[in-house]
Amino acid sequence: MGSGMQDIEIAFQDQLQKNHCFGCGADNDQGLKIKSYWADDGTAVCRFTAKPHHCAGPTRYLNGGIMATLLDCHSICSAIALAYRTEGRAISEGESIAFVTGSMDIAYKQPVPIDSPVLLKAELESLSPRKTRVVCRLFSEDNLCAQADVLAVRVPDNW
Ligand SMILES: CCCCCCCC/C=C\CCCCCCCC(=O)SCCNC(=O)CCNC(=O)[C@H](O)C(C)(C)COP(=O)(O)OP(=O)(O)OC[C@H]1O[C@@H](n2cnc3c(N)ncnc32)[C@H](O)[C@@H]1OP(=O)(O)O
Repeated sequence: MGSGMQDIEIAFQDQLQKNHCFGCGADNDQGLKIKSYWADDGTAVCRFTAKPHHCAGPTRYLNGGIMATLLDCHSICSAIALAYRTEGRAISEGESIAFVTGSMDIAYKQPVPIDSPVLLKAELESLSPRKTRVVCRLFSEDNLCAQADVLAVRVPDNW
């Protein structure tokens, strides 16, 4: 990516309003504050660096619940971003679009070293106006460590 001003992208979460979610809310000061972006290949990506207190039993590994939150929140925010894009709108332009997690299956394949950044990569498939399937992979240093299959369900914005 170039370095000109026009190339600076704003994260999905920084375009969503009044989101207090622990994982993805820009409005939660104690949250993880993940940041998600479109990649050139049509997937959505998020990079996250854990804090020491996000550890599992052994302090060298990332906690599985934190991993689930990362997979969940990146997937749902990406489903919201896709819905705006499909409707030809910028995120938060016009009536607000909200999705929540209907279901999520996770395979934990390898432990995640806590002191390396992780990369999340989401592939999206719109199944119907209300349902989006997301396959989200979590990598640490190019190793696939976890994979989630998420059903994102559209809800009214007063959910
Ligand atoms: C967030 C919105 C608030 C607005 C805020 C403003 C802006 C903020 C911006 C951005 C927010 C980003 C926030 C990210 C959050 C991160 C992710 C979370 O942690 S979310 C919390 C955990 N999830 C729940 O607590 C869901 C609890 N469940 C429910 O509320 C309902 O069960 C819900 C909405 C999922 C579905 O209920 P129904 O009654 O509305 O709709 P039915 O007709 O049952 O389902 C619709 C379709 O989805 C399928 N479906 C629903 N649940 C399913 C499931 N578990 N498995 C498979 N299919 C399911 C159904 O079969 C149906 O499919 P067919 O249309 O018939 O083809």
